[in-house]
Amino acid sequence: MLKIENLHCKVETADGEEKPILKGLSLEVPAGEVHAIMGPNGSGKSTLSYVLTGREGYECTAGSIEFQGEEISEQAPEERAAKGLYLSFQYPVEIPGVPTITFLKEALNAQRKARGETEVSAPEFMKLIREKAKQLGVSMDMLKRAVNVGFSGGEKKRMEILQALVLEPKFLILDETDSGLDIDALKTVSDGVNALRAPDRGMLVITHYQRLLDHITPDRVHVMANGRIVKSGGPELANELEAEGYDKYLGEAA
Ligand SMILES: Nc1ncnc2c1ncn2[C@@H]1O[C@H](COP(=O)(O)OP(=O)(O)OP(=O)(O)O)[C@@H](O)[C@H]1O
Repeated sequence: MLKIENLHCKVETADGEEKPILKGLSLEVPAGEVHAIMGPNGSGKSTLSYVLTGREGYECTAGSIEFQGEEISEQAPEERAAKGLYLSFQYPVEIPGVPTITFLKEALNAQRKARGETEVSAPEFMKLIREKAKQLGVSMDMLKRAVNVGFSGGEKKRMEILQALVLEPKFLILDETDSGLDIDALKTVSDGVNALRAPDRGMLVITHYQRLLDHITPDRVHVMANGRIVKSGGPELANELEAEGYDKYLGEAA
């Protein structure tokens, strides 16, 4: 479903220099599978998620990103989103003045429109949002508040998962979804993610913490170091990393 081959990408720094970050990264996530990426600070995990969604400021100089059999590395972010690629941010943005419920409806309709589908009606949307919000324990009062404004870290993350439940993307990239979550919220978010598991959907979970992977059991775990995947294994690899750290993989990455 997602196939990345020998990807080399650089970022333009604030002082106008070009800094290579991804250095020959290869990774394949088949439909129906959940893969986790772990790795030390600064190894390029967030950069990978930005590059996948086509964020401005990142340039790939070699390699390919195939999504559902199509090369997407030259496509605009909104084109990738319309094709079903969804990124949950490490630091979600605030949108003052826009109620969350309005934002979710507009986001859903924008994607439907881009796919040539009819817009969802107000009653249909209310039915959908009630069902999904209930599933995640989000109150309707919360949905009337401006997007992420004054939300706690855990509430922001919950909203990101709610957005995914509403948009039903084909592929989800979750960047450090456990940051700022207390144990109950972690479980709720993991339940939401598990509810999104489907035979025709893939997921990439970027995380520092093994505890998130206790709730979302990944099919594969990859270690990223110095802009590349240096080790891949089954879910047991996450436990090994938790116990032993990344040291033994850093030499291989240099
Ligand atoms: N715009 C930028 N300008 C300069 N350096 C950058 C820029 N973006 C990323 N980097 C550098 O690229 C490296 C990879 O960053 P990235 O955020 O992808 O790592 P990460 O693995 O997600 O780290 P963490 O685990 O700390 O979140 C870091 O050294 C970072 O400082």
